[in-house]
Amino acid sequence: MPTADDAALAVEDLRVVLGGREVLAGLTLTARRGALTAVLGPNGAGKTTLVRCCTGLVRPGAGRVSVLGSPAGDRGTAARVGLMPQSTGAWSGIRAGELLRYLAGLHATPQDVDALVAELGLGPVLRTPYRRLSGGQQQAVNLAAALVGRPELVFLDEPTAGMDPHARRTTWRLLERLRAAGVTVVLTTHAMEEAAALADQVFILDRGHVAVAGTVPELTSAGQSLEDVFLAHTTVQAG
Ligand SMILES: Nc1ncnc2c1ncn2[C@@H]1O[C@H](COP(=O)(O)OP(=O)(O)OP(=O)(O)O)[C@@H](O)[C@H]1O
Repeated sequence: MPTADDAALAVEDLRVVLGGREVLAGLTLTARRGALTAVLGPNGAGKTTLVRCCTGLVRPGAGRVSVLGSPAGDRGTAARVGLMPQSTGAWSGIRAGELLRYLAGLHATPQDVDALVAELGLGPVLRTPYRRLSGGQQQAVNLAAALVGRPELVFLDEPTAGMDPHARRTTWRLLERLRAAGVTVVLTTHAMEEAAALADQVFILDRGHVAVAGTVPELTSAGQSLEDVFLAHTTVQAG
């Protein structure tokens, strides 16, 4: 496990109750600076709730979250942190290009929007209102929106869900570029091959806590696939 010094994210004994149910049940994990950390887990295991706690959108009942050395949601740190939510209906009528230029304008040293648009293949849909984009195109815009402010740490909640294999590979290359640039990436995914291909460290959640963690070679050292490890350590969540 990383030490406090090289952790961009440190989550300790996090507990969250929503709707009378314990959704996070003593979750502890760390994400090393400059590394790509994958958070896996069955539907309802608490991945999105974890991301929402880390970005200050959900206040935990107990536990501690340190993001770039500050408490989650700290306003002084917010501009250094990016978030790609699982879905957003918030943009609705705004055109993709307008949205990205608007978001870029909120940051002191944004990424070049044209370069980001070209990298993600968004050129042809820049004038399309967000709600008219396909699911995969919306994902790509959400990803660009999370990155345009040059975050040091970015949370990506199922970034490739709904993307076709071309778009997914494009996203993987982008994530590799981010890591090469020293950006800390925390991503949730249901795609085992994605975690296996990209992750420096994997945390598999079950019922609101970490069931097992390690590097992919560590987790699969007995010759099983990452999916086998996932199935062995997790349970079907009751609805
Ligand atoms: N506001 C809320 N009120 C009540 N229950 C909630 C609320 N938000 C989330 N939950 C519940 O918390 C649990 C964890 O949800 P969460 O979205 O964190 O899971 P997840 O691991 O991201 O799942 P998925 O893989 O399906 O996206 C689920 O059972 C969900 O129904």
